[in-house]
Amino acid sequence: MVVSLVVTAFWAMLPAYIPNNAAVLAGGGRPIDGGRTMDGRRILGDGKTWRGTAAGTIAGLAVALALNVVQPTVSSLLGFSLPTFPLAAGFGLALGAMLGDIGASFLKRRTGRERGAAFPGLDQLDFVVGALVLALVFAPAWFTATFTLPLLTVVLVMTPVLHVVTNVGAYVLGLKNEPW
Ligand SMILES: CC(C)=CCC/C(C)=C/CC/C(C)=C/CC/C(C)=C/COC[C@@H](COP(=O)(O)O)OC/C=C(\C)CC/C=C(\C)CC/C=C(\C)CCC=C(C)C
Ligand SMILES: Nc1ccn([C@@H]2O[C@H](COP(=O)(O)OP(=O)(O)OP(=O)(O)O)[C@@H](O)[C@H]2O)c(=O)n1
Ligand SMILES: [Mg+2]
Repeated sequence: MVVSLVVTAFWAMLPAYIPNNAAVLAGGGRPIDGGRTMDGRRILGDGKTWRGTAAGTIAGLAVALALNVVQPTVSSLLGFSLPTFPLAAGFGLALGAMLGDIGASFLKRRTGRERGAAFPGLDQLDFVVGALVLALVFAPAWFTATFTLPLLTVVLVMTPVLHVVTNVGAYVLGLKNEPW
């Protein structure tokens, strides 16, 4: 029961987990805020780029579509049914993850944090909140059928742990400048 809940939570959130990874790997170039400032500080900063956002959204959506293809096989191997992703749900999770991260940068700049500064708690959950909200807006019936209260609880507990482990791994491998 617990194992199937954890596996289902990871599976259902993969289209939201991959976008930030892809943005780190493929990002750079023109910043979304075009260098503009607000209250003397950058609106978002150089860490939020058009290329990273587009790459992240496309990667998350591609993962959702790929999971749909392997879902029957993986479900039968595991012995329980994993969710599939309608296009609107996959797109909502992927774009929402990117928008959540962008929203966090907006808040970081408004609270005087420079690019790359840590904001514990926000850093770990910004993309989750963005992904879940946009999936709810884009695919409400799918969202309520998939994200039961126990599943949402597992997602909210598990994701910060995965985020810390993934970021430390990316830092050690030289893919990120900070381990958060
Ligand atoms: C398909 C693409 C583009 C990349 C896949 C690379 C890969 C195997 C990544 C791990 C995937 C994964 C499902 C992680 C889940 C956890 C999670 C919550 C991810 C959120 O992403 C954080 C991201 C940036 O965050 P930020 O914008 O908020 O700062 O982290 C950076 C990640 C990368 C640069 C990707 C490459 C990272 C690695 C190769 C690190 C190695 C990872 C580990 C040793 C731990 C993975 C652990 C588990 C349990 C999956
Ligand atoms: N929408 C995005 C998100 C991330 N990135 C790339 O991924 C890196 C790491 O992402 P993140 O940690 O989210 O950004 P930071 O540089 O730490 O900036 P901030 O303080 O605003 O989070 C960024 O520097 C940038 O190169 C990007 O290009 N576009
Ligand atoms: Mg950062």
